[in-house]
Amino acid sequence: MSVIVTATASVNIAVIKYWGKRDEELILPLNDSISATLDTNVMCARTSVCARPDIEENEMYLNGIKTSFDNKRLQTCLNKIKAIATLQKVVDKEFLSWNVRICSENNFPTAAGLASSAAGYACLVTALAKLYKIESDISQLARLGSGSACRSVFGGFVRWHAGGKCDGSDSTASQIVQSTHWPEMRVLVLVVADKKKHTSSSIGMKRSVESSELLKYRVEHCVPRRVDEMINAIKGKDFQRFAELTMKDSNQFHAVCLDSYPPFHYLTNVSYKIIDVIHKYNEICKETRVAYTFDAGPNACLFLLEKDVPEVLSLIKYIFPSPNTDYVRGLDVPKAEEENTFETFPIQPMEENKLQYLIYTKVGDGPEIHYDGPHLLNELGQPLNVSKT
Ligand SMILES: Nc1ncnc2c1ncn2[C@@H]1O[C@H](COP(=O)(O)OP(=O)(O)OP(=O)(O)O)[C@@H](O)[C@H]1O
Ligand SMILES: C[C@@](O)(CCOP(=O)(O)OP(=O)(O)O)CC(=O)O
Repeated sequence: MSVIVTATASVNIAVIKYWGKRDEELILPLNDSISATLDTNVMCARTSVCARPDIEENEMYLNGIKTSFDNKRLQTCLNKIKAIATLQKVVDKEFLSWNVRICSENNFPTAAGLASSAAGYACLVTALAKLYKIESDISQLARLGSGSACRSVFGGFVRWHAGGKCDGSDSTASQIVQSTHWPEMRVLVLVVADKKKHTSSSIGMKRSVESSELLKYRVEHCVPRRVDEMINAIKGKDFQRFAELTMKDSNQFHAVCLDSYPPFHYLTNVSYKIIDVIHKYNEICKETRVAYTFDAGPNACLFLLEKDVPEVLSLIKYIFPSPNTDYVRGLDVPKAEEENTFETFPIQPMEENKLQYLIYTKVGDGPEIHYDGPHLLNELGQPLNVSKT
């Protein structure tokens, strides 16, 4: 019998973006960022870990497939946690000398601009910290796996403080408000493509740091002001302010990508259509009811209040028709009070299948340990659900 620790953690979506590192090794950002952690019941990584004397070398299984442990970020996280456990003397030396087996699954597309690395590393360090019984800032450990992962270790709205120290000890996340603070807030993830992106976030941000003047301006002049305003908007539940800042910050991040040299871009014609539709809809409503934001990929995340979900969903279905019966996934959609028609909406629909599917979700809580499973490793530490190919 071995101890199996299983955790779940969710993705987070930045409303003030992290883009650019001041230290590549320690993954230290140039600017503070703010995100919302999404509901673990809808999108999550689940990770089981164990350490045993009969494991010949460290093993990692991701989505049912054995993957190489020759991954610097994965090794850094494990080594750092073992080093802390050694210092804290909380587990015996023999246990620390054993290799680990890690088995993780995402219930949504991996490496497709949907923040799988954030959920994945937040989940991994939560499980490993529990296995090695360490008392430490989990957020700093998750940051070593992927910068944005440090925000997924808390629920609700979260701030990642860039910090200024060279060793990164003050580059850590903290919760702004709990998930229950703004219970009406909802998120629609519009999946345009769930394939691997062409320019990874790490490569893209390195190029921006080396070449974009706009990024320098953004870091010095825009982000500090926006962070303060965003915190006030969140605490005061001021949707208008929240939405405007969210859209402006997303647009500025994508402008930085174009300002980099050579330039790169993540938005497609479908992404731009989403932007146009949301602005037109807000204009017709005479108030800002929906905000979009895009990470390093073409998929959109829409923030909106629960009361507006039926109408906005009808609009999205009108503009992006789909024959798929599972087009809308996630939480149950509230019923519309009246049938919405958009025949007079000034933007024409696109042809079918431009959006693959939508995920309807909300702001949720941080990582959880699941003592009763379900685990992804059996009691002998063998992975379950592993594909033979
Ligand atoms: N559940 C997981 N456990 C451990 N590592 C994971 C997990 N899910 C993803 N990863 C790691 O993250 C990598 C994908 O990160 P990448 O930044 O390319 O995509 P993404 O996080 O989905 O998109 P983005 O960060 O742009 O939103 C995977 O190749 C893997 O190394
Ligand atoms: C556009 C972003 O999603 C960038 C995320 O970058 P990553 O955290 O994936 O990058 P690394 O630190 O190199 O792993 C914006 C954000 O989440 O703040």
